[in-house]
Amino acid sequence: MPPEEEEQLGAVETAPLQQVRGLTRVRLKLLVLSGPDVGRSVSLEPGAYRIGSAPSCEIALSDKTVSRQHLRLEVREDGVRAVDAGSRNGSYCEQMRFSELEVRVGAVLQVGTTEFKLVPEESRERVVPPSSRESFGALVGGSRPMRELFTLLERLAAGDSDVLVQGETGTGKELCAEAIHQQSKRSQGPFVIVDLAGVAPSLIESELFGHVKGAFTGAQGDRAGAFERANGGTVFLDEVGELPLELQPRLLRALERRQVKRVGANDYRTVAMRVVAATHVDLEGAVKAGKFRRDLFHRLAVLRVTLPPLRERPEDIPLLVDTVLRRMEKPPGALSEQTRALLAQYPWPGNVRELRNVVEQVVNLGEESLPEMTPDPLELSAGAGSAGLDLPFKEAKERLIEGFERDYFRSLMERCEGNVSRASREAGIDRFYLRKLLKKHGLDGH
Ligand SMILES: Nc1ncnc2c1ncn2[C@@H]1O[C@H](COP(=O)(O)OP(=O)(O)OP(=O)(O)O)[C@@H](O)[C@H]1O
Repeated sequence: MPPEEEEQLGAVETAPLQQVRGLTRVRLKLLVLSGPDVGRSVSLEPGAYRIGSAPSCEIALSDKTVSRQHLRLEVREDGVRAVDAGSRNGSYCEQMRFSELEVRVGAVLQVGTTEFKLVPEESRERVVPPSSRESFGALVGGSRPMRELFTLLERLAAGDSDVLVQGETGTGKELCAEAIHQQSKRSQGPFVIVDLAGVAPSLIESELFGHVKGAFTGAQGDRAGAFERANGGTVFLDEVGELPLELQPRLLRALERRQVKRVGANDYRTVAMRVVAATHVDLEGAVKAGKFRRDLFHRLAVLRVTLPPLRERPEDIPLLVDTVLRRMEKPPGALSEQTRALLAQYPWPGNVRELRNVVEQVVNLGEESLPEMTPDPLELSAGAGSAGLDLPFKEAKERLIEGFERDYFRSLMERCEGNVSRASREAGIDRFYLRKLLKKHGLDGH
């Protein structure tokens, strides 16, 4: 795929930020992620920039919820400082209000309803408009990262390029591959799954490429491999990082030339299939460790999408719980509010699969079967402060604050009987911000 197309799809990851954290003479740009100016990008030479709705500001925004002089950015060669300029409704970084802040590259700042990010000037990162849909095939999610992902998936399903799907275990990589297939022009063709972690290494070659009779002991007849069986459709290579090094050139050839040779055969056969590969390991790391070929990685990673872990989008939990219940043909009332609240605050290391399993278990066996869900260590609310003392200071502090926020807003919303306007008055915080925090903690009642 030509690089321009890659960029349009927006599915390409940018260089790891750590490389630029030092910020030595890295030119930055400001990228507007949401609000009326979404998509706008401004280069930041060293100097001072006023951000606000007044036309005289160096970075004037059309957002009416932004104060005339809202925020000042001081851009130096070696860093950026953001100073709130006495705005009406505050400046936020990752949902924390600040008055002065040394900004980390990649951090998202918010003024009014406008969010923006500082990225290296040469970054190819694009703003992906969130899809208006809350699902893509069987994948559901209403959070911003999921709706951005749906936009990418809608675009790339329509094309025919191979795709690499990354994500922790249980984040829905297989569902994603299946949905890409179903929404592509190959949907009438076969969808063939090969789980490379589940096949004995000695059998992987024959599983992928097939074999002829007598090619090895036990090869009693000719057999087509997964690529041939997927002809006209899509092949899903799960855990592609498990592919033995010696077979990697053969996969590369299959991807580049669409040709496969059965084990024991002399001739290549041409196949017309799309490959969607998935991995839960960091393939770039595997390349560095010499376990995965660089050329194969680059070929696979032309288009990649990353499924975010559930702990980064807890606002999706209520919707996912309802989806699991619906798929089980159970009404939403099959779970008590108390159980739902517990589910909403757990960090789900096994992601959506674990959530689904727990919901199924509770529905089938009753709420007393709910496993002990040792909450997020963050749950150490203010009073229980001794846990977390062994963590690095920043992390311990963040955890404590998260736990406190959750307790605070839960009790606030109970007191205000779910009325956001009242809660916002009582807490003395902006409604927009309150809604965001309620969503973050799964307390928004959806
Ligand atoms: N966004 C989602 N919406 C609805 N269900 C989901 C979603 N993500 C995952 N699931 C559920 O979680 C289960 C696991 O998903 P899937 O098998 O696609 O994950 P995976 O990332 O491929 O996991 P692994 O890496 O362990 O193979 C699926 O059966 C599905 O029910």
